[in-house]
Amino acid sequence: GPADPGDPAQRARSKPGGRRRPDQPTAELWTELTGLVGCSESEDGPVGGAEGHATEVSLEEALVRLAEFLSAQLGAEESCGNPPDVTKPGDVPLLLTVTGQLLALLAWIRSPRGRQALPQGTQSASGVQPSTPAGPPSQEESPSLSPRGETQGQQSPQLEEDQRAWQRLEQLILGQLEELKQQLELQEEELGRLRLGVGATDSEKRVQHLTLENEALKQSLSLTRDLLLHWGPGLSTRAPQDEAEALVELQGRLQEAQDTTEALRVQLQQETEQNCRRELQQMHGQLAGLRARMASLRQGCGDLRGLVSTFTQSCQGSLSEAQGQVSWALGALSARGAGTQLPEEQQRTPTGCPGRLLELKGNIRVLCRLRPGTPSSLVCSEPGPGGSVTTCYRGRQHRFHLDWVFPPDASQEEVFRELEPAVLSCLRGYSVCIFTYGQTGTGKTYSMEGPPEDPGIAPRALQSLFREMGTGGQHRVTLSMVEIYNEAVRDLLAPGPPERLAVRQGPAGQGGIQVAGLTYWDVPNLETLHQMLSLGRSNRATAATAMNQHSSRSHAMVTLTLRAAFPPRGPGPAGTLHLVDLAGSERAWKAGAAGTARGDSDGAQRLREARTINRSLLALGGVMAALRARRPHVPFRDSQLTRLLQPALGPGATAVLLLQISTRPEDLGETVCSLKFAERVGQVELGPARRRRAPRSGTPSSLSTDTPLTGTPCTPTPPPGSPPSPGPDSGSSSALVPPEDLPS
Ligand SMILES: Nc1ncnc2c1ncn2[C@@H]1O[C@H](COP(=O)(O)OP(=O)(O)OP(=O)(O)O)[C@@H](O)[C@H]1O
Repeated sequence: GPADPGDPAQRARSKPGGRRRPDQPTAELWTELTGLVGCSESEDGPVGGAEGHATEVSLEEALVRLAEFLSAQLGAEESCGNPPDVTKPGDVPLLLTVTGQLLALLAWIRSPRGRQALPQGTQSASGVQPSTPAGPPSQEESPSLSPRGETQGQQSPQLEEDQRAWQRLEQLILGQLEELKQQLELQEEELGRLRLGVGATDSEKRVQHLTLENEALKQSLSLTRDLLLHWGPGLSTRAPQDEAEALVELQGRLQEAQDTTEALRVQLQQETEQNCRRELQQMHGQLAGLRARMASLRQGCGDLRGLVSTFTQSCQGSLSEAQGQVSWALGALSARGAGTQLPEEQQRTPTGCPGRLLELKGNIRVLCRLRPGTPSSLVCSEPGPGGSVTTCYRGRQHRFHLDWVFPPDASQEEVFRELEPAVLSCLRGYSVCIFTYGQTGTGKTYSMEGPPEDPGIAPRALQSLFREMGTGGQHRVTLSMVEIYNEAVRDLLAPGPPERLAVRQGPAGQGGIQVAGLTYWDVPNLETLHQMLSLGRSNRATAATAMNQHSSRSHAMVTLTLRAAFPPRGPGPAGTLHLVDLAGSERAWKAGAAGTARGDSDGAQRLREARTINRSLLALGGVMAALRARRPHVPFRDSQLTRLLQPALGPGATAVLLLQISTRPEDLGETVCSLKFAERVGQVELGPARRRRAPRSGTPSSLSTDTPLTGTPCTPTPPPGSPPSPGPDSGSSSALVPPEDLPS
């Protein structure tokens, strides 16, 4: 602070009655000052009673305290590292100027003139007179105060002079107040600039600093205002009310500035938080995207691995097959050259005659059978090979071309005759899949199973196979049977009630699908085979629907594995025959609408079944579309049906789709849907058909790579005529296609 040796404030501090301690904090001084103002406003003299508030304070003492407070403020400012350069007039701080003027006023009050001018009561309530003044006021404008209430006529020249001095002082203080206002405005501007500035931390510091400055200015202004309000009215000839209003307005502005500062601080904090939150959200989004990408890459990697494995196996199979054919051709040529006759078994090509067609064609064949019923002009057919079905639906005609069309009056035998070559190719190591597809009630089960008096494809196929194999026991036949009901795979040949089985992807590199716990049986003869099939059929879930009293509510899959037991040159290749009776592809609303309308639980169950069936058939359509478009990824995993059909639809397999359609006008929509599906399937190519590889001797029990439905040991063959019973290994792990080196 201003360390003037003649400083009246300093003298006041050293005064015995002075209350100022050297270490007294500014806050306490402020409290004291506020108290003094309150006391001074009591015009009735001392207020008896309460300590510290009862004493009437003189103007002199009030000024001393004010000077002390302002000095302390100045000291605080200097200690903040902003010492004022008092040599430059423009740099002298306002607070210093105000303090100086107050000290001058104090000095004047203590002068004889001042004591004479002021009434006794305002100088010192305690009666202690101030010490000898240091001298006359150093500044010209030191006022001569008139006592309040003194008449104009008593000391007229002196009074006029005093009033002029007061006016000057008042002008000065008002000017300083104006400067304070300007400073506040400057601060507001700086706050505005800060709002746009960068660097939240620096801005926050600056805001804090300005808040402190504002607080000090507010205190200073409030004090000056109080003094003016208290002492001014009697001394000033100008309207004091205006000044008070100006001060109040100033205080209001200060308050506004404070509010702005606070709002700025809050805004800064909110902006920072929002930015952080936004960045966090962005990072979360990026992380989720990366995770999804990782998952898809992982899946793609798995698919690629499967494709590579399948491709390698396919190449190896084709190579070995080509080798066999070349060596056969060379042998035939050399024999012809030498004029000798080849042994009978070597006269046939290694692949056999019926298989040749399949091998060369190598894609899915689509046959269509029309259900008997009232003929309709809306569905016409051109039966026979390369036949077609023409529909007239919603005023538009559409012709569907198929590999073979069976008219409504076609017999079971006629149908099977077209399928027999494919069935028999299993004996030469081919993988063949025959599945029936169509709307419910169109005769899928009829075609696949048929009534006992007129058997369908399955019984005829088995009969044909056993007839071809003869009775010499040269082939080992293994059977498994599953159904997919509401997306659950169930073992239809398990000794107990049908169990739910888990379908898994095979180990990496091996490809294929594994069905853990599946039961399979060695079948020695046709009679046992029929027994087992009827057992499986009875286990299959059937229920009455509005459309078909004996509708199958599940997909059924019979798998027969045929392996030459004692071929002339080591173990022969294993062929596989899959016979799949798909559940009806009726529209869900048709099948379950009646039950749902009734609101009974049975109807709801039918509706759920219909939905599951439709979903799995949709997945089958997706697989076919992917195969047709030769997409690298085929969505076999979309349903249990497509998972189990994966080996039957893989490269090297032969598939025959028997489409069942109705000619009834009310079924026309479904008929068109089914025909469209069949048309698309007909364009699918699975790759050239080939025989399965014979197992290498000495290798452990392994699964055929062509039919990767895997499992473990076969159950013992049940004696003919007795119901099949599970073997010791049943239930642990078995397969649709059993291992190749099992003991018979
Ligand atoms: N070609 C046909 N000759 C004689 N009867 C037939 C023929 N096709 C179907 N039927 C009869 O139609 C009815 C329904 O046939 P089937 O049960 O085979 O239909 P589905 O398509 O298997 O039905 P779902 O999908 O509900 O199982 C049966 O009574 C069956 O005997």
